[in-house]
Amino acid sequence: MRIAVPNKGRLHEPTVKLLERAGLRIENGADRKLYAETVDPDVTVLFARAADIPEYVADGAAAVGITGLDQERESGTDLDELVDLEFGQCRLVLAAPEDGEITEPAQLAGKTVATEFPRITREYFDEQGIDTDIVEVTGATELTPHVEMADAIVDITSTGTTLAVNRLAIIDEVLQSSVRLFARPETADDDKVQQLMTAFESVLAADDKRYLMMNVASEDLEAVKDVIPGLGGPTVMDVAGSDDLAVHVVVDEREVFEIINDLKAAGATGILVTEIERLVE
Ligand SMILES: Nc1ncnc2c1ncn2[C@@H]1O[C@H](COP(=O)(O)OP(=O)(O)OP(=O)(O)O)[C@@H](O)[C@H]1O
Ligand SMILES: O=P(O)(O)OC[C@H]1O[C@H](OP(=O)(O)OP(=O)(O)O)[C@H](O)[C@@H]1O
Ligand SMILES: [Mg+2]
Repeated sequence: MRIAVPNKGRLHEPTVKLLERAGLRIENGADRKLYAETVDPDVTVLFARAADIPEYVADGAAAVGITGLDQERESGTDLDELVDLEFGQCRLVLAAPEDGEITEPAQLAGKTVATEFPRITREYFDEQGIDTDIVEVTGATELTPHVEMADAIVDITSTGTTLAVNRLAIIDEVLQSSVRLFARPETADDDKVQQLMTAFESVLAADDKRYLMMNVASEDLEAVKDVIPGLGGPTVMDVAGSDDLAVHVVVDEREVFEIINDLKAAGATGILVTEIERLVE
């Protein structure tokens, strides 16, 4: 199976890291290489531009692809979205100069909007029956309203810094995006694709969980169990050469702070908190 992965840009690193955590470490991957093997002999990686990945998948050059929802929508391919990989979160927004008169989409009838996403922008205005000229640019979109190239833009924002620096205000949200795993509808049910989905889901499930290990005297066990809201209850084991018990449990990351205090009060000692690589439920 071939997986299409962003070759550069902000999505490259987190995608490679995710593959690694999912058990698919890339081998023999050098800078500017287009193909790489993974530790699984059945899985190879094809490096492509984030914007081209939907097309690689639609064409069958890759069985699955990892890229932003914005790119899949813009490509016009109709791929199946298998897993939201929960990074690369951003919004495509319609924005216009802060101090200008444009404050709602309808005012853009007969005006010009610049964007790197002409298809999404066209659909957005068509749906609302607003007749707008769309100018395609390939970067620095935020500049165009200040050089009379456009009256507004449709562009990506996450922190909002770029819009603020360029004195642009959001008028409307066009799309919420994040990175997803995409496949052609015909291959979405293949065994290998399903295995990949399970692997990614197990990584995501582990992200907000922590593994707690502690020692507990047997007379304190019930009190300790009372404060543990864990996944499927704690695992309790004998500790060799001691009367203590070892208690292991998986808990939500946001509960860790409070639970540790409660566990100490209940008599737990030697409490260890570790991250979890993957969690297959
Ligand atoms: N500021 C941002 N915050 C979060 N995600 C973003 C942001 N900018 C872009 N993205 C996501 O990353 C994807 C790719 O953006 P990136 O800037 O890495 O690629 P690019 O600009 O197309 O790269 P290049 O032109 O170098 O090939 C976008 O389609 C979007 O899904
Ligand atoms: O809301 P913010 O956090 O400021 O992010 C928004 C900016 O991020 C992206 O650009 P990027 O940094 O990827 O540069 P690029 O134009 O070279 O792709 C996007 O095109 C915006 O310009
Ligand atoms: Mg970019």
